[in-house]
Amino acid sequence: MSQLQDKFGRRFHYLRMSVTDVCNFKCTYCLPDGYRPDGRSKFLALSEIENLVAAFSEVGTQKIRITGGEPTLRKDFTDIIRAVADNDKIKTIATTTNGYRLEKHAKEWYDAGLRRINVSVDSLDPKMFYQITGENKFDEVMRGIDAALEAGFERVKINAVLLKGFNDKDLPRFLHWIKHTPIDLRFIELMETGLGRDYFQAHHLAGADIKSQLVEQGWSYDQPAADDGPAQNFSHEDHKGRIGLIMPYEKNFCASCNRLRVSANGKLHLCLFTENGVDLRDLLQHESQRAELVERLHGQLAQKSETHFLHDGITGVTQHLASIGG
Ligand SMILES: Nc1nc2c(ncn2[C@@H]2O[C@H](COP(=O)(O)OP(=O)(O)OP(=O)(O)O)[C@@H](O)[C@H]2O)c(=O)[nH]1
Ligand SMILES: C[S@@+](CC[C@H](N)C(=O)[O-])C[C@H]1O[C@@H](n2cnc3c(N)ncnc32)[C@H](O)[C@@H]1O
Ligand code: SF4
Ligand code: SF4
Repeated sequence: MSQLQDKFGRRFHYLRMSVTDVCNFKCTYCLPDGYRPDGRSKFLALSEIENLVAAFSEVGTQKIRITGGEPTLRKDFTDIIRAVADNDKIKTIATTTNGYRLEKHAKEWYDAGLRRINVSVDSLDPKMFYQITGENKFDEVMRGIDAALEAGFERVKINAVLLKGFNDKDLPRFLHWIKHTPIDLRFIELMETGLGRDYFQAHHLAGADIKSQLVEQGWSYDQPAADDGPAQNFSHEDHKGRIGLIMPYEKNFCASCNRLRVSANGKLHLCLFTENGVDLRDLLQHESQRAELVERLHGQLAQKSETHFLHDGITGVTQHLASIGG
């Protein structure tokens, strides 16, 4: 079967697969009151994940990012990595994590086949880290990042959501860190979710401000590789690390969209901000359903919109990004 493509000519070879909604952190921009179980959710089982990965690999998916909630809270997280790694059409296996289990498990996950890891660190000031995440785990997370660098991951990226009134004074500290540390540090603009307009308006900070500061300080823009995500990347000869800016409110942000999402309960989301997920779970029960599943994926792609509607305040079904994996 051919590669998944939409009517705007975009190809989708990257799947963000959420494996749980549960999280142990309480990031103010995501789950300020912590995770609230709804009593109904049953997250995809390993066999369903295997069937999902097999179908996506038949329609051109080469990269899978395991996400959540906090994906590493799944007791079978290492088995999930192994199941994805067993499919040899998948060239890159990545995860995005809050990093709290990284120190103990980095090597085990690497050995299971994980090759790229993105860790969320919203501030390098332990007190501010606590204020933003609701967890006093800064030192643990930083030790986890060291363990990931030692374990030999191809890429270690750090995500920090830009938050006016919280981490907006942290740029010099972050720059100092990546002078000698070979990581990709990405600043993500806060996106409005079901948390509401007030929080967004109080804390949204445009990445463009950081971009001009970087350019003034001699950072240069790196041309993106064909399969790069939406971050604009910058490098500097005096720094081992790079900086990426994810600015979803910028014009043309969605032109390079190359990713699809499946939620932890098996719903396909054509965009981070779609109104509805499309259930795939009925077709994840047996290998023999693969052709039908592939057909459903192709049928859905025809309906993907050109861009999100965040500028109009339309945030879709996504109450918070933990419910779909960011
Ligand atoms: N609006 C929008 N935001 C995105 C998209 N992809 C990533 N982001 C934002 O960037 C955050 C970090 O993404 P990561 O999970 O680190 O993955 P990534 O940016 O795809 O990383 P790479 O695969 O390393 O390029 C997500 O949680 C979102 O907040 C996208 O397609 N649309
Ligand atoms: C939803 S989390 C899931 C993975 C993991 N728990 C973590 O925090 O890395 C994925 C990413 O989404 C980002 N994120 C969550 N809510 C966001 C929002 N409203 N705007 C921008 N990024 C957000 C987080 O900072 C994190 O880097
Ligand atoms: S951003 Fe990640 S770590 Fe923070 S509350 Fe959301 S899911 Fe949890
Ligand atoms: S907002 Fe939607 S369309 Fe735009 S890049 Fe993200 S997932 Fe793709």
